[in-house]
Amino acid sequence: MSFLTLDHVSHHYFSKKDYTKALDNISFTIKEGEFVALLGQSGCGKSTILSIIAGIIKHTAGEIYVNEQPLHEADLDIGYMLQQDYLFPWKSIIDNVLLGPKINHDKTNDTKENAMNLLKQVGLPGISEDYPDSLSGGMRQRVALVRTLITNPRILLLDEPFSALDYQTKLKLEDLVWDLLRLYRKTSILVTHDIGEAIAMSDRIILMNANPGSIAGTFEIPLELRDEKPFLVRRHPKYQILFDKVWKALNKNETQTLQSKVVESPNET
Ligand SMILES: Nc1ncnc2c1ncn2[C@@H]1O[C@H](COP(=O)(O)OP(=O)(O)OP(=O)(O)O)[C@@H](O)[C@H]1O
Repeated sequence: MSFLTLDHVSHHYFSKKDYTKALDNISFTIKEGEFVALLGQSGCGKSTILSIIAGIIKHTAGEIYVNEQPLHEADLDIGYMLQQDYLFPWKSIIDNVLLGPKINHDKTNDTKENAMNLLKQVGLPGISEDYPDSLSGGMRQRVALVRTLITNPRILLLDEPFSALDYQTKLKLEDLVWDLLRLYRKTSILVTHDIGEAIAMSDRIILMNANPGSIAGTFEIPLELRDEKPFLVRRHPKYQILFDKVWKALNKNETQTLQSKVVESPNET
């Protein structure tokens, strides 16, 4: 059964003079516990989809359902992890992590214990009283992951969470995040430009076209790849085959987008 459904969702951004059609007729479903990657070129509307699901912006057409209930009635707990960690520099690590539960008025005694356990699970024991400035980028993103998981969200929205990190740290964090999300069986949507990351981490890739953002196709990740950690997936023979297929599809879409732009704007020089 589907957990999250986007049903013919479109979105326009309006300004005083103009508007941008960011999403056109987006429909897809996600099952509970599934890990889906949204992949596409810059500006195809990936982040707009996450902002709509998170309720940060209201889509201009279509419907979103959670367990067949409209999103606005569903009271869905959402975890959001971004490229930047947005840790407060004046708060200790533990206070940063416990901010969400505090805002939710969660006064249960085991919340701090959970936070300490999660910090241990992400390889950061003993830093709870430190401040964000003393941590590396990878350590800060691990704290951000703990801060996202501590509120036990039903769905995790990951908007390019590794793109600001160096390559080695990114690969290590991909494995760590994949492990934790599997352990806690979290439904997750990862936004990325990185074909390798999408194949290595997700169960399914939704490929997007730009101008306006629309769905170009879907790639199911073979079971043998889904059961491997992301780092090992990259060494699997099927990885390269799938990479080539997605690469071809992406380039085909980009060519089509460019062609349609030329057709739509005959007077442009
Ligand atoms: N606040 C806004 N006001 C006007 N237009 C916007 C706004 N946010 C995004 N857009 C436009 O909507 C389209 C989709 O943007 P969006 O950021 O969702 O794409 P994206 O695929 O996430 O891009 P990127 O990978 O570069 O982050 C783009 O044309 C963008 O310029």
